[in-house]
Amino acid sequence: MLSVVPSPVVVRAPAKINLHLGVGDLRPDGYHELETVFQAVSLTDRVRLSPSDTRSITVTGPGGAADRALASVPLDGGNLAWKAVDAVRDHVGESHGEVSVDIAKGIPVAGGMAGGSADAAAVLVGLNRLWRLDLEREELATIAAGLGSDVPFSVQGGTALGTGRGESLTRVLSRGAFHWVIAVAAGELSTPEVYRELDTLRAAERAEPLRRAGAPDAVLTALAAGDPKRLAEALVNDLQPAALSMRPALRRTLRAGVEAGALAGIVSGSGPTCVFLCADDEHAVRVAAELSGAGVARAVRTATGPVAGARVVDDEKTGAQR
Ligand SMILES: C[C@@](CO)(OP(=O)(O)O)[C@H](O)COP(=O)(O)OP(=O)(O)OC[C@H]1O[C@@H](n2ccc(N)nc2=O)[C@H](O)[C@@H]1O
Ligand SMILES: Nc1ncnc2c1ncn2[C@@H]1O[C@H](COP(=O)(O)OP(=O)(O)O)[C@@H](O)[C@H]1O
Repeated sequence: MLSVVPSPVVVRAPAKINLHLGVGDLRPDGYHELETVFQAVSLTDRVRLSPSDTRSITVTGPGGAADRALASVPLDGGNLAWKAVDAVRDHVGESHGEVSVDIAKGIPVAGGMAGGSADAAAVLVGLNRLWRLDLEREELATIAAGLGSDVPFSVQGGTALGTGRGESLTRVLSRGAFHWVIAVAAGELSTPEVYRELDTLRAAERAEPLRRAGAPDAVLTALAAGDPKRLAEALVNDLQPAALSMRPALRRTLRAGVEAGALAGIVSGSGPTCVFLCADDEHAVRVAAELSGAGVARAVRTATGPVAGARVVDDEKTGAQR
């Protein structure tokens, strides 16, 4: 029998939108207790893992070298994909050699859509295939939670309720497809800074009370019914006032999306990406065109959700040699 030379594995991993993001109090471990409903959407990163003598990471994206956010992504141990390789190796307790990780970004960097988490999830799923580890879903979820609060959802995809710091997931019934317009902002917002800003705003709350999201029942009902109008009314993000406080220009983006005819607009997670729910595909294309013309975003895209989590899409095209 001839030996098998492992060929590269390619994984696609999705961005997420928080349809409901209820933020509780700051916990002693520095995280906030969350009640959130995640939806994975069809904006994806593509991660290629190739066996190699040394570890390397490359990151490319539609904006090319001129994209400052892309240029800010670390290419060493600071990259979540690099940490994910280490985490898998620690978990299995043996070296399977090194890998080159080539990331093609479709998800805005530091945009509140879990792009780094998507890449980490892609590495977990991809190494499971490349190194023939046969790790169970639960094992992948445990490794994922150690890498970041959003990583388990990036592995799982679909629609899910996230509790704890966001890592504890329960699948949610969702009917049909929802259509989104995504306004990618220039610049980034740091997730820990946005959480800190929310704590600051809440500490001064007596002056101007902040609404709290409460239970996600309205979002869950709208999802089960597959009803975009009801979902639009139910969208809520406790981090939005903090993101708007740090980036007041996002108010204009949100207004422009609604003026362009979207059912509703919301800041995605910690921002600064803003997302707009539309009635159907055609409506989303119209809203996207109008929003592009309004000049309030660096780029405007359309996406649908829910979609699958991180999945191997191609490990055969390059031809495994037998
Ligand atoms: C806000 C959310 C909403 O889904 O996503 P993004 O908008 O960043 O994509 C998440 O809570 C981000 O999750 P993730 O980006 O994985 O965060 P982590 O690496 O686990 O944590 C980064 C930092 O964010 C803060 N953090 C994160 C999660 C949480 N439940 N409470 C927090 O206070 C903490 O300061 C923590 O040190
Ligand atoms: N693979 C990666 N892709 C994107 N950002 C990464 C990655 N690894 C580390 N980072 C860093 O993580 C930070 C958050 O990025 P990202 O996950 O895209 O945003 P968010 O947490 O808002 O969803 C960025 O400042 C970025 O430099």
